[in-house]
Amino acid sequence: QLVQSTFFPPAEGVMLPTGSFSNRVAFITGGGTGLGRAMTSTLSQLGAQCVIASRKLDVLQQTAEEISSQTGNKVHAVECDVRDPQAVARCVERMETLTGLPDVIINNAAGNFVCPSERLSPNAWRSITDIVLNGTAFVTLELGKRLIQSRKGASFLAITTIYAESGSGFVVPSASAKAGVEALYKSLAAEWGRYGHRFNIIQPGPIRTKGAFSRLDPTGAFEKAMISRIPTGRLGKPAEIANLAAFVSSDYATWMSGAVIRLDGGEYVSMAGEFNELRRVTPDQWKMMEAMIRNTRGS
Ligand SMILES: CCCCCCCCC/C=C\C=C\C(=O)SCCNC(=O)CCNC(=O)[C@H](O)C(C)(C)COP(=O)(O)OP(=O)(O)OC[C@H]1O[C@@H](n2cnc3c(N)ncnc32)[C@H](O)[C@@H]1OP(=O)(O)O
Ligand SMILES: NC(=O)C1=CN([C@@H]2O[C@H](COP(=O)(O)OP(=O)(O)OC[C@H]3O[C@@H](n4cnc5c(N)ncnc54)[C@H](OP(=O)(O)O)[C@@H]3O)[C@@H](O)[C@H]2O)C=CC1
Repeated sequence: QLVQSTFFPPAEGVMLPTGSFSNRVAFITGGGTGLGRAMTSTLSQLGAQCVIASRKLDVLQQTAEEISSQTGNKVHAVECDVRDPQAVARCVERMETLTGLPDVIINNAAGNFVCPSERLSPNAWRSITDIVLNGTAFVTLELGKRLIQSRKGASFLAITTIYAESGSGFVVPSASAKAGVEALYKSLAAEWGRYGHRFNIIQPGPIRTKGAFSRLDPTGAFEKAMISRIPTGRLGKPAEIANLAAFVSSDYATWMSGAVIRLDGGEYVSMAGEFNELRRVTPDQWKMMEAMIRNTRGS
């Protein structure tokens, strides 16, 4: 952590009023681990009945038991590989039996690893883009069609990343697929408002989770450099994303649709500005540079 992080301590308590999601059903892909788990925990504390889905049923079941024993609200675990549209349809059928169709859908499941693009096999490309782009599309279309048929409104949220906008070397399948997810959600925000559906996007900056850090910085060698470019001087916390996700999915945000919200401690703008490296210039060096600039005559 950098010294300025003391100005920006994370508030990790649940932000919305108790009961904000009473009588609501939330469906969270990848809800067994990391940020998905944090979002499930927050929504469950706020009164939602949650359904979490991913490939590893044992992980989901453990998370579901832990959260529901803390909150007293049901959390259902449903096995689902989002790359398989038939598995997604079966998962949604199971959810309809357990809870009925959801009011809140969070597309959070993802796959990623750092790799020079010249080392990527076709299957490596397919693996990431299938989870991130096709998986989000299969979940969104399956639920969207059923919600439209039932004339039920819903809030859809996709978790992308700050480099969905800029692109990034060494995570090219993820960057391409996340950019596709953003196009999907912005497009559906325009098309499906008439069915009562809102679509929003959160772009998190770096937040320590085992899933992300073990695949994106396996040796830990890049963490210090990464934190040094974050103006608020620290990583994000899962609870910070969870509070934002809860707000975006809540009745306090019914006028929000098609929004792309970056929550990254300022990392994106810090990397983007051409002159931002001048942060390193000392007051004495500024004195000298200013004198040089002022003494310049003509062009
Ligand atoms: C600069 C410092 C950075 C520090 C941290 C920064 C944090 C900021 C983060 C920003 C964005 C984060 C975005 C994220 O999405 S993080 C979430 C990450 N979580 C996960 O990835 C969880 C799920 N992942 C997985 O299950 C696997 O990793 C998976 C490979 C994506 C899928 O598993 P599976 O279906 O079992 O796939 P296979 O193992 O069969 O592999 C398919 C295919 O891919 C090739 N492959 C796998 N790993 C690598 C690798 N490391 N490098 C190159 N290729 C790889 C594998 O060989 C297969 O291809 P082939 O059949 O041709 O051999
Ligand atoms: N942590 C960070 O710094 C950042 C994370 N993000 C995004 O946040 C989200 C959560 O990431 P994070 O919590 O860090 O990482 P995790 O690895 O913990 O989360 C990824 C989840 O996706 C699930 N998943 C992977 N493949 C599939 C599949 N084929 N079908 C269903 N579920 C699948 C995994 O469960 P299982 O293995 O059981 O299938 C896992 O629970 C992702 O969208 C990621 O891109 C974005 C920017 C920064």
